Amino acid sequence: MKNKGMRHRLGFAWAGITAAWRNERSFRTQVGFAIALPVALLLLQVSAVWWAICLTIALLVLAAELFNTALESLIDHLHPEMHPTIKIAKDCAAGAVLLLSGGAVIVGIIVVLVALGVLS
Ligand SMILES: Nc1ncnc2c1ncn2[C@@H]1O[C@H](COP(=O)(O)OP(=O)(O)OP(=O)(O)O)[C@@H](O)[C@H]1O
Repeated sequence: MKNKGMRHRLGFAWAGITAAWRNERSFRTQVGFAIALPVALLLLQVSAVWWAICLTIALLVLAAELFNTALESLIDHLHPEMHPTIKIAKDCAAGAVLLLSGGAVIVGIIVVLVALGVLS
């Protein structure tokens, strides 16, 4: 499966994204926010830099969720039984998503305050 062409690799990546969409409600929720984001940014009329920051952090949240889903799937397949080390691995992956989501909320608050002229 090594050294496949670009079309195949894009296909595998898309298959991963659609699998997460089918199986993970939190991923669907995050995709919903990411789709709504450009509309919010258009309404707020913020600069291109804010577009770049907001879109980047939204994509980072989605990427973290995909890594989290990948890790969970792998662990559940290889070791379905309970184990304290698996708890740490899963909790750390969930923590990474939580931290990035918190960052996205903070960026969202700042961009709204900038658009309202409260912050410059
Ligand atoms: N095999 C296991 N051994 C020990 N603890 C586990 C195990 N599986 C799950 N857990 C604990 O349960 C929590 C939830 O795990 P689970 O796999 O259900 O993910 P989840 O929170 O439902 O994530 P998602 O909603 O993204 O699927 C983990 O963070 C971990 O604390």
